[in-house]
Amino acid sequence: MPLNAHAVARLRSKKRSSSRTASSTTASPAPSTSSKKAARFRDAAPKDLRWKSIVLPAELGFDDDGGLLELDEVEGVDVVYEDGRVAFKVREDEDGEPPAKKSKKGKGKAVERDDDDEPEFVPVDQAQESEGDDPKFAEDEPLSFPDEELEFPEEEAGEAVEVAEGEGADVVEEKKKAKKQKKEKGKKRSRDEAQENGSNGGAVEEAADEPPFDVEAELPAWSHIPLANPLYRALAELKFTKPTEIQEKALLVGEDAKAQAEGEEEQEKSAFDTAPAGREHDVVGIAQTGSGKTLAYGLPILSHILSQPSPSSSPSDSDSDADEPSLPSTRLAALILCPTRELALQVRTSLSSLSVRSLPLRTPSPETEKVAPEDPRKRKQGRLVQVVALTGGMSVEKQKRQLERGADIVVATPGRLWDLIGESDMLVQEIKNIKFLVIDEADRMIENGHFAELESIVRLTRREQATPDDGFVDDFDSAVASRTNVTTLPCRPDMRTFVFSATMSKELQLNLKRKGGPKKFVPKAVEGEMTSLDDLLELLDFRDPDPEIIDLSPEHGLVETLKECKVECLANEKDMYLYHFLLRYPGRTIVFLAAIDGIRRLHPVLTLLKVNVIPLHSGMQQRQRLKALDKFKSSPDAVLLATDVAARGLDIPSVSHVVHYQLPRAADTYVHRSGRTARAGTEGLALQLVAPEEKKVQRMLMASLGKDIDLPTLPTDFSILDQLKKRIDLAKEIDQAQHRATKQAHEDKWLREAAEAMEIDLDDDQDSDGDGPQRSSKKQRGQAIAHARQLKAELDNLLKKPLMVRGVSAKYLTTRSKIGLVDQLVGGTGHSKIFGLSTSSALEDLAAAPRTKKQKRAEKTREKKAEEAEE
Ligand SMILES: Nc1ncnc2c1ncn2[C@@H]1O[C@H](COP(=O)(O)OP(=O)(O)OP(=O)(O)O)[C@@H](O)[C@H]1O
Repeated sequence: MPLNAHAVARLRSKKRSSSRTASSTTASPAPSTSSKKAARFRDAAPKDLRWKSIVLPAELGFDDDGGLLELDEVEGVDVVYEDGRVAFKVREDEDGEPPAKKSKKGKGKAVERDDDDEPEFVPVDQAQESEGDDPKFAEDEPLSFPDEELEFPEEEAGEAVEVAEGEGADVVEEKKKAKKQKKEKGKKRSRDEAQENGSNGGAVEEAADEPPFDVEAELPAWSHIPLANPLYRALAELKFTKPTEIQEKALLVGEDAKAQAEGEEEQEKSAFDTAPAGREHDVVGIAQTGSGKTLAYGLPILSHILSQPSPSSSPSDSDSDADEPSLPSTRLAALILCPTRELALQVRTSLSSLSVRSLPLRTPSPETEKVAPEDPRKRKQGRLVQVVALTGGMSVEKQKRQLERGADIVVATPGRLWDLIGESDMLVQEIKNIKFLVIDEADRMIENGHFAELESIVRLTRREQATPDDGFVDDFDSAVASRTNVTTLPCRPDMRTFVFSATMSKELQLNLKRKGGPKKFVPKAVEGEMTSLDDLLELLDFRDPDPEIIDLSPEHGLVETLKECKVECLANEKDMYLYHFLLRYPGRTIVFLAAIDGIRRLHPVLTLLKVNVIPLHSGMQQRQRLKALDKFKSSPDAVLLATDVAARGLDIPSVSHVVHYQLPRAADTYVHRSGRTARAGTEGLALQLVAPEEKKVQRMLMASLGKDIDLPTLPTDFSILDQLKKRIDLAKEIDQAQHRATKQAHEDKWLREAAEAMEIDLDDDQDSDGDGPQRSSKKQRGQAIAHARQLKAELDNLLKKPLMVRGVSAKYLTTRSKIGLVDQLVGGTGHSKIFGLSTSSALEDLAAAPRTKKQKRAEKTREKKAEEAEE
């Protein structure tokens, strides 16, 4: 009879308790004398155990609509039946402390959890993970998405380093090192050394002592855009010499009217003086992917914050108008909502970096020489804007701490933010008092009713709720009944709302424009979740009677610098054509697949073929996901195999190609996926692999983008396909053989443990005619492993041989003079992996590819339009 997972858990538990029972004949208490040498156990209440959530695999039918809501697991705990009750015994370390908490001893602080201790994302299939389908990254590898608060490394920084221990962010690491060095050297010595090296000898260098940045002289293209002066410095440092179109338009919203109203009056400006960026207009911004939308909303926010007094010297509302309703004194200026964790962390990093770079550089010293420009230690002391990311998959405790320390900007995914709101009245107060609300990737935020929390969060920012006379009864208070005192506080009347995306239907924009004027929230006949962007725009309480709609979306939704092409092939040939493309055109590439399964199948095969391939999907732990992105960013020829979790917003530099291994069903997904390349004015290529059964989808996709279906075909060198197929078939065979061998080993281990627990003898031979359970014989297992090894050696041999296009011979280099092999070899223009091909790029080959008459006509029309647009 097959044993299910519960049975195994019971059996394992039984096995452990039996071993303990055996040893409990000694004097010590039963659980503390296990066979493990120094292990001790202590009693723990169930609520104190370190439960971890498990993501329920969708394929098991545990969806949002029913079935199990949550499943938690706990590790390192023995469950024993003792004195008539169930007791939980937690294993302790030699010094009596639970192992996972050992490293977190703080100075008189409560012991706190680490990010790694709280993996909210558990791989869907642990067995597959262990078989190498998903990436393995060193645990202590730092992430390029530091989630620490920014601080200067003076007195107060010490505590921050304590708190951040073990988090692995670059900034934190550097801070720790600096702190250690400081202690070792001693204050006096370090000052002397610094003086010797020409630094300021430890004196605090203040940003305020610096003259204002001369924007007219150094950044003329930005000078007409009113920003807090320090921000120009940051923009200059980033070499953003001019604003992008969406930035210019969004930042100048209402400026004409303002200039008129202000008349001729001149304003005196100090280093931190600023004019508010734009009149208090709400903005709906639609602009192509990679066009700089993050700063289009980020700059006004940072500018506003930098023009306010520092939070420490912030006056209470004592001098506010007595007639005004009293608002709580809060610091949070902006709330930015994003659909994915990676995007939220990226926005946080981008705004933090700008904040740090707005401070002038310190006099160079040996201590700061190797420090990154985004490190506050490199800068003179001044106002640092604190940007906190609140996303799932990261430590809640740490996020709470960061909020307590004070955040100027919160960048959040709705789920985690809503969880935290439920625990903190203070956070509700802060959100009610924000000056900016941003909905990034707005159309995605409301898709599929996934973001019910968004609706609730947005409601917190609405002004006074309508009375029953308006026919609207707000039941929101009852949803958060525990803090009625907070929900009845007024919201800020001058809040600005920014709604941004690269894709937003014209219809919706028209609706918005038509409606104009202040809107009332009219509940639907049937109360339910938001189903469209229309609903979101209805729900948003624009303070501006005429929100500014900036629509810069290109005609077909895609960036002009993107070149699209296709390869038509059978579904089972896609691996071969993909491999051909990756070999032929090295360069940072993202391959989008429709499902995690596809990635799990393709990843080991491409790895065996020695392609530098990195998977990214929602079945991976959050930390793995971030590390995968880091790894991808740092290798110029890496291939990211991703689901649509990477389709939106991710800004990875120099992605040369996007491959749609399977076409998406929705046009906006196609636009966003393709938009991971050709960013910020650079060129890029998007390739569709189209199987016959996908032609209908392709037609619909292209039609909804208003495009010609007849995309040019990327040329393929058919003569090497056979050689590629041989390699792929072999890689697949190896993968299957390895899979079988590992599976067998897993099953044997499982069977052995189950049998031990049941005290049953196992037959070691399949041929045995005994009644007991059987496991594969050692000989069989050995054979399976040897077979896999032999295939692997065969493949390695094949991979060592160069691929040859037809007619090329390694012996007779000049046989096909047409190919120009000798010239390629002599001139170094030959392809490194395919003999007989040059190193031309995919874009060059596409440009040279033959066109049908229809394609030529279409291209001419496009070029003409582009010229007209330029004029
Ligand atoms: N003024 C500028 N000059 C040059 N580069 C810029 C400028 N503003 C932003 N960038 C860079 O352009 C890239 C794309 O910016 P961003 O990620 O904000 O685009 P986006 O419009 O939000 O794209 P998506 O729609 O894909 O999310 C980033 O690398 C950013 O640093």
